[in-house]
Amino acid sequence: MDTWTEGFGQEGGLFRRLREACAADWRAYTWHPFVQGLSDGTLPLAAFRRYLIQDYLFLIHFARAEALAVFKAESVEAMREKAEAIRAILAETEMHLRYCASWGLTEADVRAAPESAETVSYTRYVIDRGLAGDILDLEVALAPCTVGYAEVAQRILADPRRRAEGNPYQSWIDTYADPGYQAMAKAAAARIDALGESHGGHARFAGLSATFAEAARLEARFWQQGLDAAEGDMVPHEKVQR
Ligand SMILES: Cc1ncc(C[n+]2csc(CCO)c2C)c(N)n1
Repeated sequence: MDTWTEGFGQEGGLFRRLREACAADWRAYTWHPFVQGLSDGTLPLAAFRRYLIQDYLFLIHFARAEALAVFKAESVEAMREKAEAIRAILAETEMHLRYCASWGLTEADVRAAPESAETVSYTRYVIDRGLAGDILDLEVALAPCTVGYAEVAQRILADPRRRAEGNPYQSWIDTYADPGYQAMAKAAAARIDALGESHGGHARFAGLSATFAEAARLEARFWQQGLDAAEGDMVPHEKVQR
């Protein structure tokens, strides 16, 4: 087990079991070369632009998935938490629009961008898990997104190669390193643990684990689409896995 497991979920709880069952996929997602490029500031701007425009479109559909979780919630308290997640997602899009404005792109321009295959496959996969299953299936499909980005921010802050001064991606990093965001991710992992107990999570582990791992792989492909858009812009040493 690596140290990044410790911040989210309880030992022996469903969240940590899910994460540990797909440890290689999880690491490939949370320490993807794209993330390393954000950390040391070497990520080509073309990669970030491609990613961020698609991420705006991703968030709109992800808000629909959270709205499905409001519908599937089994208590008023859970509904409130999910409604808050929708509010947080819509707030997150404001960061995206600030970056886009700095590149001369309006909100209308971003909305008019066609969704990539990576964006469609990830968002519709999460929505489908929620439509086909219960609240636990849906929360397990949502969790790699929420918890993963909190871990990504922690990994960046601990990275010895991090460019702390003048990093063009600092406001992106700050968004996910924010204590409010970190607390939301902890709550998401705790929710998985609690639903695991109340909804037979350990007996359903094989299916839930397949969903969680698939979402983690779709996250890695989501970063990769940014790098693919910047092929040729990267100098060879930046392509080396470290
Ligand atoms: C591809 C992709 N994955 C995760 C996030 C992060 N994120 C998306 S919604 C949300 C709020 C809580 O559910 C958070 C943290 C992202 N922006 N893009």
